[in-house]
Amino acid sequence: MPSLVVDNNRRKETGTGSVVGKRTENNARADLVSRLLPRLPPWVDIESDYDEPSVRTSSRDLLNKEIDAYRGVEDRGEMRGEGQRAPEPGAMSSFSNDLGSKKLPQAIIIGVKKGGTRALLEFLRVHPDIRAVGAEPHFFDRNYENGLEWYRELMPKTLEGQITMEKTPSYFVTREAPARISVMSRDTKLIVVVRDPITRAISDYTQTLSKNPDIPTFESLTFKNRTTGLIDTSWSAIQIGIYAKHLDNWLQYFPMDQILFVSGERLISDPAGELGRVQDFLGLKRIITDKHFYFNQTKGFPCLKKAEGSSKPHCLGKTKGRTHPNIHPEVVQRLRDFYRPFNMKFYQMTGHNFGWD
Ligand SMILES: Nc1ncnc2c1ncn2[C@@H]1O[C@H](COP(=O)(O)OS(=O)(=O)O)[C@@H](OP(=O)(O)O)[C@H]1O
Repeated sequence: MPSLVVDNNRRKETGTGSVVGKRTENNARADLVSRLLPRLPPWVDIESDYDEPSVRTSSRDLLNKEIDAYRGVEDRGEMRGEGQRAPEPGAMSSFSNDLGSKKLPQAIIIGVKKGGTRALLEFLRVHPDIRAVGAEPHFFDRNYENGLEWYRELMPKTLEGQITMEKTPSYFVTREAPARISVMSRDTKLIVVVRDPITRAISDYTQTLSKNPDIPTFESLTFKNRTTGLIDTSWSAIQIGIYAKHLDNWLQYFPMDQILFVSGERLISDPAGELGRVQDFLGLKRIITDKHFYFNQTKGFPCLKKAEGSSKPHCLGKTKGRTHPNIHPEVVQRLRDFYRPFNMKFYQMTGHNFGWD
């Protein structure tokens, strides 16, 4: 494994001007930056700013309010949680929503942030043998103290033979998550959607930028020292992409054959192919095929011809597929060099060349 040198005592910005007001302004900016763009030592849980709603409360009522409030705004089309649809009298599909029981998930999409996790979950929900919770429960990182019963309550009801799923992309970089999931069940199937770590970092940055337009440039956050080209590995956008290191932690608790790696790039170029692998991994009949997808030219992504529980075409919302800022090719090259040894190690560990180098 390549060594990872992390300088946690990052040099503080010191203003040269003697004007107090300027220093205060600089300090305020530094505060804002550190709040929005956490620089963390390795293995500290990264509380990232996700597009998707997440569960942050121990109160069931509050939780429902939060999800409902969210559903009302941003990602209405992406969130088709159980109980959300108005019952259609006589329709077996809505009738069956009331049957069955809530079970702990047998399969979890554990990462990675900005890898394509929402697309994968929404595509999988088309399968009649998969039921998934729409919001990110964040149980194994933020809400663990609420207990397994709380977690189970969040799940949709399933019938015999159906698989319960959830997705929370921050699990992959949460040190405690593998042990906690293995305590729930050592048989849990784990799915990781991985994407070129450089594009992933830019996507992550783009998301933060869309909410906070005043943050520094990607370039200035990437380097500790632009002249020497030293990368700031304590910036979460960089750190999340060191997949080999995070995977090592999971392998202390789960065998490799219980983890499936989905290519975020192929999920876009060949969604049916990747979905075929996922259905095999979950032991399900290959029901989701290329017949379910069409390429939407305007969106620039594959979309569903018919979403789960609907007869209408469905693309993910506008928070997916944002335009990325142009990053100077020299910076991208430096990042290529930085990630190469970690990527190689990751290819070796997974037995799969993802073609990022
Ligand atoms: N079919 C389809 N439609 C839209 N977007 C798609 C699709 N497949 C993959 N992607 C890529 O998913 C990226 C967002 O990843 P996540 O859903 O994992 O993001 S998050 O961590 O939940 O915020 C998102 O990243 P950005 O393009 O940077 O926005 C997309 O590139």
